[in-house]
Amino acid sequence: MKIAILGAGNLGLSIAKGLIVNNAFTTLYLTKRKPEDIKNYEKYPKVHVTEDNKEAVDQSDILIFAVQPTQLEGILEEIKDLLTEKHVIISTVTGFKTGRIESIVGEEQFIVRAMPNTAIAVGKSMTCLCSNEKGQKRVAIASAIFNRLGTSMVIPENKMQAATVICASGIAFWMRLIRATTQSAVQLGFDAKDAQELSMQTCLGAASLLIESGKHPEEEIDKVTTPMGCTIEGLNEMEHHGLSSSLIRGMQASFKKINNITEK
Ligand SMILES: NC(=O)C1=CN([C@@H]2O[C@H](COP(=O)(O)OP(=O)(O)OC[C@H]3O[C@@H](n4cnc5c(N)ncnc54)[C@H](OP(=O)(O)O)[C@@H]3O)[C@@H](O)[C@H]2O)C=CC1
Ligand SMILES: O=C(O)[C@@H]1CCC=N1
Repeated sequence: MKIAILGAGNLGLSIAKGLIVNNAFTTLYLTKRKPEDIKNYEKYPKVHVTEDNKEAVDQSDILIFAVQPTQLEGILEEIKDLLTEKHVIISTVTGFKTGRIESIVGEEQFIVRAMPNTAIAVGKSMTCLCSNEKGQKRVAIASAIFNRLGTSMVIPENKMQAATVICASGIAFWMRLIRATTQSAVQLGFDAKDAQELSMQTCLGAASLLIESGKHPEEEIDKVTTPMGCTIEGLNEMEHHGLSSSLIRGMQASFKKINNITEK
C-alpha cells in the first residue's frame, strides 16, 4: 500500500510509527509545513518526509489526514484537483463529518473517518471507522490498515463523537487511573519505577482477562472479592467516594464538550 500521512504531528507520527514497526506499506509519505522537525524519519526505508502535500497525494493511494480541524479544509482545497479513483481519503480529524469533506472534494470520493488513539504507535489502538456512501466500498481497506495497528470497529457516523470520548480521550482517562494506582503503590512502599510496573501490568492483565474470557467485569470481580476481605473493603470505599460515578460523569462532560466544540 502506498500511504501518505498529511499532517505528521502527534497522532500522524503515532500512526507512522505503527506502520513502520509493522512494515505495512510500500511507500510512506509524511508531510508537515516544517518537515525539518521529522527529517529523522527518512532513516527508515521507503519513508519520504516533505512539505509538498501535492507530491504526497500524487505518489500515494491511501491518504491519511491528521491535521487540526481548522487546517483540514485548507489542505483538502490544496490537493482536491489531484484526487483520482485510486485514492481513499481517511480523516482522523475530530468532528469533521464526511458530508463536510464531500462538500470540498466531491461526493464521488472514497471517504473514511477514523478515530484511533495514540496507542496506535505500539499497535494497540482501538480505532472506530465510518464512511460516506461511496467509501463503504473501501472501508475494508481502512479496517485492514487499522487492524494491523490494533483493533477496529465500523460504526455509524452519528456515534463518532461518543467513540472519540471513549477511545481517543479514553487513553488519557486510563493513564490517569494508572498514575493514581502508581501513587498509591508508592505510599504502600514500592519505589516509583516498580510501582508503575505493578500498576501497568495489573491494568493490562485486567483488560486481557476480559478480552480472552469474554466475561463481564463483575464476574471477574466476584472471583477476587473474598467475603469480608480486603478487596471488597477497598472497592466499596472507592464507590463511597464516587469512583464509577466520577468516571461516568467525566465522560459525559467530555461528550458534552465535544458536541459544543464540533458539529454533531
Ligand atoms: N491526539 C490524539 O490523541 C487524537 C487526535 N485526533 C485528531 O487528529 C488530528 C491531529 O491531532 P494531533 O496529531 O494531536 O495534532 P498536531 O497539531 O500534533 O498535528 C497536526 C500536524 O499537522 C501539520 N500540518 C498543519 N497544517 C498542515 C498542512 N497544511 N500541510 C501539512 N501538514 C500540516 C502540523 O505540522 P506543521 O505545523 O509543521 O505543518 C502538525 O504536525 C486532530 O484533528 C485531532 O482532533 C484524533 C484522535 C486522537
Ligand atoms: O481532546 C481532544 O479534544 C482531542 C479529541 C480526541 C483526542 N484529542
